[in-house]
Amino acid sequence: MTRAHPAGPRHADVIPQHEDAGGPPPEAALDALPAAVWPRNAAREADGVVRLAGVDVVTLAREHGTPLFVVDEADFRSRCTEHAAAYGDPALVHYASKAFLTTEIARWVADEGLGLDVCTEGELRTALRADFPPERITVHGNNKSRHELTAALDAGVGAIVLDSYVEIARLDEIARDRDVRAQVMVRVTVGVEAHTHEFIATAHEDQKFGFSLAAGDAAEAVRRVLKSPGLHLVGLHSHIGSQIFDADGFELAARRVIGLLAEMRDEHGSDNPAVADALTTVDLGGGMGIAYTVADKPRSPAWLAGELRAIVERESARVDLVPPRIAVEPGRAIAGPGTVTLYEVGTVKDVELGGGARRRYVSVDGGMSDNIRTALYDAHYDCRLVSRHATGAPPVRSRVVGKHCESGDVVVRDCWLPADVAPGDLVAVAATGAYCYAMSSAYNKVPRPAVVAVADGTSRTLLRRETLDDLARLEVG
Ligand SMILES: Cc1ncc(COP(=O)(O)O)c(C=O)c1O
Ligand SMILES: N[C@@H](CCCC[NH3+])C(=O)O
Repeated sequence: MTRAHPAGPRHADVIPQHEDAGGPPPEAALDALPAAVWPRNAAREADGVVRLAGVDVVTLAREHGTPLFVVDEADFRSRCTEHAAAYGDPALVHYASKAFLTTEIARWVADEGLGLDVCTEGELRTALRADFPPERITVHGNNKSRHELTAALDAGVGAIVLDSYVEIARLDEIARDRDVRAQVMVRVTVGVEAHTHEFIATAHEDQKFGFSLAAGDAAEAVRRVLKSPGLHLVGLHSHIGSQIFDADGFELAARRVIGLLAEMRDEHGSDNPAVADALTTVDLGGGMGIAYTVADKPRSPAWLAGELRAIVERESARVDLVPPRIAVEPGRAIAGPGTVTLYEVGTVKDVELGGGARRRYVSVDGGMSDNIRTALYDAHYDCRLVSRHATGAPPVRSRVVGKHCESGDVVVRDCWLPADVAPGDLVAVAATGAYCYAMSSAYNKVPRPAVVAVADGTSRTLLRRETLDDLARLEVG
């Protein structure tokens, strides 16, 4: 996490360098909250206690308990408006609700005028419970059931993104039965190797999503859609993966999708009304990276939008097309940076590694049940002591671990914490708004944390803490 300050102090407990290690930071740096990583309204006050949108973490922990997800509402909303401004129209930005969704979050997204991407009935129902305008909802998924497709049609969603030949036939039949025409997009696998973890790359050939462009499946899917009376094609879709920093992958995807649009026009005729609507919009999906640590250098939404516009215009000119509008589906880039997870330290243990080396394990009251990303993707995070100043104790490289019966239950593999971190201290892990609560579990029957929103000096609960009774309620007999 915090990159090294080579001249920093040393301490007997500081383990020797390993893997991506740098030396310890200066003691003063332990108190810092790097702006690129922490919520926009996070600040450490003179008393050493961190405030999130004006609410101090000690009060948050007392009132709501720990572990606790704390969402900076203004941060979340500001990222919605930045994306909307970058793409010129909020309706072209569909928040990917899989990153994190509650009814209240859906209301924020609706207020900001954005669209919403859902990929299950559960996400759809949450959006509808928030009265999210259905025409601004796009439905994804590689295995949508008849029930889910029917629910989406009945809700009047804006578009359903088709992912297989089976689904084309399935949706056509359902739509014709109901005497409606479903607005659809075709998800194109553009064959791009996104520079990200292999589990979250989605546009290379050998994976489950979409229709392959190279194999001709995408063009065939378009043919089948155009022949289906229950379907109306409104665009092509590509999503190359997640946590991506450079524009290269998006550019290649845009180029290939525009190429397919031109082929569609040539094969089916641009004056063909069945094709015309599909030529107006390309959806380039989500995947915009965020800073989990100061080593990550994400670009702004405005920068990426500018790059994408330039490439879409250039490629469209090359094939003599009117440049389509660009829609995007950021999840992490909207929800991720504004949330922290607050934990209470339970135990501190130094482990001999041999050769004089030791590793400090700081155990907190959550773990892989509220953040599986470290175990799953080897994700890195920034963790800080937040309930007090680091009072001159030297930095110790620490591993923050959870309370689960699993040695891979690591929340933060390496971070610098003051040597005197002790049971009862509060630590917080930044940038946990996306894919942490959303992928949480009740492993070891550890109830899921509460989620609170903070704004203007007050907090309110978005999701209450799960209880042991909640966990028991599925038991039969
Ligand atoms: C189709 C689709 N759109 C959007 C997203 C959101 O991705 P991210 O949260 O990386 O922006 C995903 C997830 O990777 C996705 O599968
Ligand atoms: N869950 C992944 C991202 C996958 C996004 C869904 N297509 C993560 O935490 O990074």
